[in-house]
Amino acid sequence: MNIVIGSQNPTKIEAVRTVFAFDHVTPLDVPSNVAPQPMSDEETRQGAINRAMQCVNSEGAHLGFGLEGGVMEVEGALFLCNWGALVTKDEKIYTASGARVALPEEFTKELQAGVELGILMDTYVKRKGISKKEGAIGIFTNDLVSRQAMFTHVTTLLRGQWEYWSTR
Ligand SMILES: O=P(O)(O)OP(=O)(O)OP(=O)(O)OC[C@H]1O[C@@H](n2cnc3c(O)ncnc32)[C@H](O)[C@@H]1O
Repeated sequence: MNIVIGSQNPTKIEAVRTVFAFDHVTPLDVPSNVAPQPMSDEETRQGAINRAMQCVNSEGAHLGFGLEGGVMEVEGALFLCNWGALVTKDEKIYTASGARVALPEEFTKELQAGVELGILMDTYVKRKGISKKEGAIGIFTNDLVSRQAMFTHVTTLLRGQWEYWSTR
């Protein structure tokens, strides 16, 4: 089976490769067609769907995947959120979200002004490319849950739903 994942981010590609270890997984750089920094569950989920839809419509694809990072608000506090989408050739859409953790209060103003979380994280830990490594979730869980592990869980949730509903 040919699976296309709409990202060049290694944490996302490796998550899909882990869950579909016996399939052919190809990365494809596609736009999310939402804001660079999604600010709600709805927008983040839509970004994942947009990416997966473009992937499944690429040549030779059997399944398309989109994994999207964003932030969302609960009672005034901003949380990291992540959504995934699996889209089939006949355009059935499955979605699932990942674990969420609170972001530091000091991020709120800049995120609301449109600064991307990736930039804030790199400044916060004084290191480049956090979003391609352990991610914000890795930093704020003291390295107990990495971004790749979180996306692996999301991809597992997608695979499980697709397997369940496609046999019914
Ligand atoms: O290459 P793509 O697939 O676009 O991956 P990305 O990590 O750059 O982009 P996302 O769409 O997943 O996330 C939107 C923004 O939020 C940032 N972001 C999301 N989750 C993050 C995390 O866990 N750690 C650091 N930055 C994160 C990310 O760097 C982007 O600036």
